[in-house]
Amino acid sequence: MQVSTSASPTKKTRRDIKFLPNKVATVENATKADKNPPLFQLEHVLKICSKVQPASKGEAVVYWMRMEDLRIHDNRAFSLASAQAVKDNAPLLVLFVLSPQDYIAHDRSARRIDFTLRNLRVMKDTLAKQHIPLYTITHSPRTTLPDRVLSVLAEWKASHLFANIEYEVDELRRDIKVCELANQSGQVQCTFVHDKCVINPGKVTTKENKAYAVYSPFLRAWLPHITDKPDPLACAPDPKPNDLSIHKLAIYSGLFDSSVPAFVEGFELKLEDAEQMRTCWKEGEDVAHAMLSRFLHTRSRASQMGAVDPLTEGVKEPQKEQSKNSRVVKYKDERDRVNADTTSRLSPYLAAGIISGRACIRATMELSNAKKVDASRDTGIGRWVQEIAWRDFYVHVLAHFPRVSMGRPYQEKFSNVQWETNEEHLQAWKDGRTGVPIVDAGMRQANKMGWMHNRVRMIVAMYLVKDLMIDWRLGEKYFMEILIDGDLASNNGGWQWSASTGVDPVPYFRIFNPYIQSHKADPTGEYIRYFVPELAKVKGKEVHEPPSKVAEKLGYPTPFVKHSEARDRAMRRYKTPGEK
Ligand SMILES: Cc1cc2nc3c(=O)[nH]c(=O)nc-3n(C[C@H](O)[C@H](O)[C@H](O)COP(=O)(O)OP(=O)(O)OC[C@H]3O[C@@H](n4cnc5c(N)ncnc54)[C@H](O)[C@@H]3O)c2cc1C
Repeated sequence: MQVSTSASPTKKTRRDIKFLPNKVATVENATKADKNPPLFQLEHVLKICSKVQPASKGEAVVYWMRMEDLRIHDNRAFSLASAQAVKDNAPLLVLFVLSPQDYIAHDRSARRIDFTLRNLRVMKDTLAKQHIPLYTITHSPRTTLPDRVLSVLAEWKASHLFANIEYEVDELRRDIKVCELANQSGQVQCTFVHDKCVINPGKVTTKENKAYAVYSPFLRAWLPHITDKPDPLACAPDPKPNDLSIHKLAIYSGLFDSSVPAFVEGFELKLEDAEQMRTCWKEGEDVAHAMLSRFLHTRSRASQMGAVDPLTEGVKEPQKEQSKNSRVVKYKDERDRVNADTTSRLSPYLAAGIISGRACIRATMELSNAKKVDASRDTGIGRWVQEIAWRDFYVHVLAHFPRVSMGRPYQEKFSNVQWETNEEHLQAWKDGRTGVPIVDAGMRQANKMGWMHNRVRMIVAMYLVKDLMIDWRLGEKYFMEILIDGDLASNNGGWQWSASTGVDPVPYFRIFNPYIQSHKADPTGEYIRYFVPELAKVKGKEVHEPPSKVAEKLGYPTPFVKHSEARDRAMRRYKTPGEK
């Protein structure tokens, strides 16, 4: 077992790691970053890199795998690295760098780190059979990470470094530094490519060559790019095995003997939690594809709604039923129903790059035997493809408006909204003890499973920000700390949407009534009863808003705020930011 128990007295938590990054940039720094986004700086440096001819013919080619591209198949940088290795007749090596300070800076959950390590282990074994070593290093401080990478490359006598681009500001700046150091050395050529999105950031722009800040026009402009040349949906060729002789080369043979660490200090999972994560979210590309197949071919089930292995039942169903009633076919009408597991649950796999967005879209085309991508509002497949486009949208937003990953609202006019600082309310929200059943069910689902249904994410986020009037950044941070699919772009996008501060957000005066939302999302109340066992025996509609006497009897809290009053307070504070 690769996990620690909670009882270990020597175990460090993330708080023991003495590193306190400044998470909220000044307006000036954020504006500066928006004016010259680091992605475009990196692309500029990469053009220079492409002209660098390494001084000597190197002896190896390195693919630097990151937390967002944990797969072997259909992986652009890995594929290009392999082609280079074949061309140079040199071994292909895989490097993975564990960077605890970056995990702190991004509030990475121990669950996501554990998931990363589990996936690395699977890949290490698979790659070893192809004589490709996967080697992990752990590095701190993060400021010297570029130097460390370059020194590893020098040790391995590598002439080429390949990687897929990560779009967070810190990561882009790190990559710029890596490229600059490589260029200075004249020993290594860097090739970093786009892989995360279906359509690469920078491609989908207005006629004036500006980025979209509203989803619908973004989608309209995104769709035609699918037919671009080269084909954005094309599957990248698998890496080719290394020659057996690699095992005879002293500097490389030892890499096969290394192992992926059991945990990263400060990010250890408690035994029970680790087991729960391994039940809900098994590792490996095969699992991701099985999850996709489950979504495309099987119907939704209340029995799969909770913290269970989603693959235990339902994958092998008769073909006929699959096409008529499968989750994807019903997605248009049922995706917001939280009581029957109606969605794909692929987000942990997409966030970690265990499956690509383009593979998902290819699969929908195969399913409907279509030559064109369906992204319409009128079909289940089309609606689902639109969600994949939302994922692209938020990455594009991050790339074009880096301020959003610097702790700033996209709409700076809301930076001065007055927040409550109420530790008790925040903690109750985190624990799922606000007294609002749908909010508590959602938070408990996330605490237990590391995942929450999208509709409930919107409800709990809106409740924290508009009803409890607590700064959205605290919610954003907590989500990152507990979710297994924590992804800066989508998480920030979701939070800024709910807080009405982002690109294309819900207007500040459209405040969800959590009780009405609850009836719509969980019409039978099964979801609430499953995740809030105190209410398991409450019959009928009362489960959505139990009368205080019932709640008291069941040991369930009563709400801190009255929704109508909280709503008025939020409207006031958003209307005149700065005032109470
Ligand atoms: C406040 C808030 C925080 C969120 N935080 C995250 C996060 O950290 N990581 C994350 O992956 N998603 C996040 N989302 C988006 C969304 O809730 C999840 O992607 C979705 O619930 C995952 O479930 P699924 O895989 O079954 O989705 P499906 O409905 O099957 O959708 C398929 C895929 O499309 C993408 N997708 C779906 N909805 C969205 C969306 N609204 N925005 C961006 N991409 C989307 C996801 O990659 C998802 O796996 C957040 C949403 C909100 C409102």
